[in-house]
Amino acid sequence: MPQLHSTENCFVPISEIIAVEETEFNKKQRNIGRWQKMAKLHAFTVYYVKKARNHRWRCSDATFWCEDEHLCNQWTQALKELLEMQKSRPKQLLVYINPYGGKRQGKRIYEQKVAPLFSLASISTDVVITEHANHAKDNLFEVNIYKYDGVVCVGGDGMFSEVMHGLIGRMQKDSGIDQNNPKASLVQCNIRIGIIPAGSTDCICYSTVGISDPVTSALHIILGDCQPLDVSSVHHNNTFLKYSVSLLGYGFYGDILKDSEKKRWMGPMRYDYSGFKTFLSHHYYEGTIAYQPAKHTHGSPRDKERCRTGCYICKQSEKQLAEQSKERGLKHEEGEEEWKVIKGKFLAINAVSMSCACPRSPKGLSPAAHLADGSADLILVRKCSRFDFLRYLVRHTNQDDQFDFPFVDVYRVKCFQFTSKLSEDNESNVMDIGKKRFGQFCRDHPACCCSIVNSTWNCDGETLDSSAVEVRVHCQLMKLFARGIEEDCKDEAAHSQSSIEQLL
Ligand SMILES: Nc1ncnc2c1ncn2[C@@H]1O[C@H](COP(=O)(O)OP(=O)(O)OP(=O)(O)O)[C@@H](O)[C@H]1O
Ligand SMILES: CCCCCCCCCCCCC/C=C/[C@@H](O)[C@H](CO)NC(=O)CCCCC
Ligand SMILES: [Ca+2]
Repeated sequence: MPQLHSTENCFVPISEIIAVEETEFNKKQRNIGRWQKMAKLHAFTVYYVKKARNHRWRCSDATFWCEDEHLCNQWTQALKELLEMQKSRPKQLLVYINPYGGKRQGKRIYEQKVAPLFSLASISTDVVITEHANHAKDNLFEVNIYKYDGVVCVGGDGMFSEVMHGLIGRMQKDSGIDQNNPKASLVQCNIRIGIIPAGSTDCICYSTVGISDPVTSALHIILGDCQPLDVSSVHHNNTFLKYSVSLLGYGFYGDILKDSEKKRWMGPMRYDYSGFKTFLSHHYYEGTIAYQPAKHTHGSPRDKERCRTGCYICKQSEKQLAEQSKERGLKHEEGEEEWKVIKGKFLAINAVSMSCACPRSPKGLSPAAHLADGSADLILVRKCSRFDFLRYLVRHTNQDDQFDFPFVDVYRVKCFQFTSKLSEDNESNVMDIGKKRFGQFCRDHPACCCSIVNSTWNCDGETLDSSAVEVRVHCQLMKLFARGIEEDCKDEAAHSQSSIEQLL
C-alpha cells in the first residue's frame, strides 16, 4: 500500500491554504555505512497561512511525498480542485502603489513582500505606481473596473481614501446617482479594496485586521476575505465634500492635521510633533451639533463587547439593510425622527464610524464602535483644563475608560450636522478674521484659549474646506479584503470541518 509522508505534522483548513505546487523532492537519506539505491520520490508542497501572535499571519509550507506518482498526482489534483471551489478568492487585481506614503517604502514593500505571494497564489495583477495625488482616484473613473475582483492600495489611510473615493464615485456615476444630494441612497460597491499598509497611521488596516503588517494583509486578500464597512458622506450646502470611514475630527485632530501638513517631510513623526504643539495650544471652539441617534443598532459606545470577526451587531444591521432594499420605494423615516441639539465649547468633536484603533492607540478613539452597523460614535470633548485633556488622551493608551469624564460625552448616531458659532454669528466677519493668522485668541481674554477662528475638519487624514458640515452614515457601503479583528483563540483552526488531516 503506497503511503504519503510529510515534512510536518500540521492541520490546515482548505480555506487557509494559499497554494499547492508540485515539488522536486530530494530526501537526504542517511544510510548506515553503505550506499543505498533510492526509489524516485514524487512530492507536492502545500503553502498555508500560519497564525502567529497579535493577529500576524505568515506563509508557511509543508511538503508531502510518496513513491507512487499516480497517488501524488491525485493529491495535488484534489487539492487544486478544492482551491478552485473557494469562489471568493480574487484572480485579477488592480494595484495602486503610493511611492511617497509613510516612510516611502510602498514600492519596496509591494515588490519584496506582496508580489511574490500574489504570484504564488496565481493572482494576476495590473500595477500602477502613482505619479501624483489623485492619480489613483482619477484612474478609477477611466479603467474597466468590472474586470477586476478587487483593487489594492499600497500606502496609508490617505491612499485608501483616494481609492475608496474613486470606487464609490465611479459606482454612483455608473448608476446615475448624484453624490451632491445628501439624502441620496448610494449604490453599494461590491469590488473589494485590499490595503497593504505603508503609511503613517494605517488606522483603517489596523482596525479591520488587528495589525498593520503587509504580509498579513496580502494573505487576507489571497484568501478572499470580505469585511463590509460603513462610510459617512460629508456635505456642505448640498455640495458633496468627502467620504469618511475612520475619523471626522474638528478641533484637536483637525488642528493637528493642519499643522502636520506643513511638516510632511518629517514622515510619520509629524503627527507627534504637531500633536504636542496642538496639545499645548489648547484651543477650543464654539458651535452647535444636531444629531439623530442610531436607534436601529443594539450596541452602545459604552459597551464592553468589541466588534470582532462575525460580529452579531453588524450582522443584524446587514439583515436590516437587506430588508430595506427589498422595501425600496417606501419612504425613509429619517426626516420624521427627532433631532437632538447640543451647543457648547469643545476642544474636540470626533465622529468615528469604526474604532480607529492604530499602533498609537490599540483600542482606538471609540473601542466599542462597529465596522458595519450603520452608525458612527460622536465624541464631544468639552472645554476642560490642559491636565484633564491630557488625562483623557492618556486613557487612549491604557485600559481605563476614556469616556468616563464629566467633560466627555459620546453618542451613537446615524447622522449629524455641525455649525460653528462664528459662521452662525456673522459670515462676513468670519471672512475678515479668516484672513488673519490662524490661532488668534479672544481679545477680551488673552489667556482663555477660545479661538476666534474656526478649526478645520480632519476627514480620514485630509482637511475639509468647510467648517459647517452635514454627515450621514451609509451602512456597509463598501467592502474590504479583511475579516475584522479575530478573537484571540489559538485552537480556532482545530474545529474546522474541511482539513487536510481529515482528507488524509
Ligand atoms: N505619487 C504621489 N505623489 C504625491 N502624493 C501622492 C502620490 N500618490 C498618492 N499621493 C497622495 O499622498 C497622500 C498620503 O498618502 P498615504 O496615505 O499613502 O501616506 P501617509 O499620509 O504618510 O499615511 P497616512 O494617511 O496613514 O497618514 C494621499 O492623500 C495621496 O492622495
Ligand atoms: C501622552 C500620550 C497621549 C497619546 C494620545 C494618543 C491618542 C491617539 C489617537 C489616535 C487616533 C487616530 C485616528 C486616526 C485618524 C486617521 O484617520 C488619520 C489618517 O491617517 N490620521 C490622523 O489624522 C493622524 C492623527 C494623529 C494623532 C496623534
Ligand atoms: Ca459603524
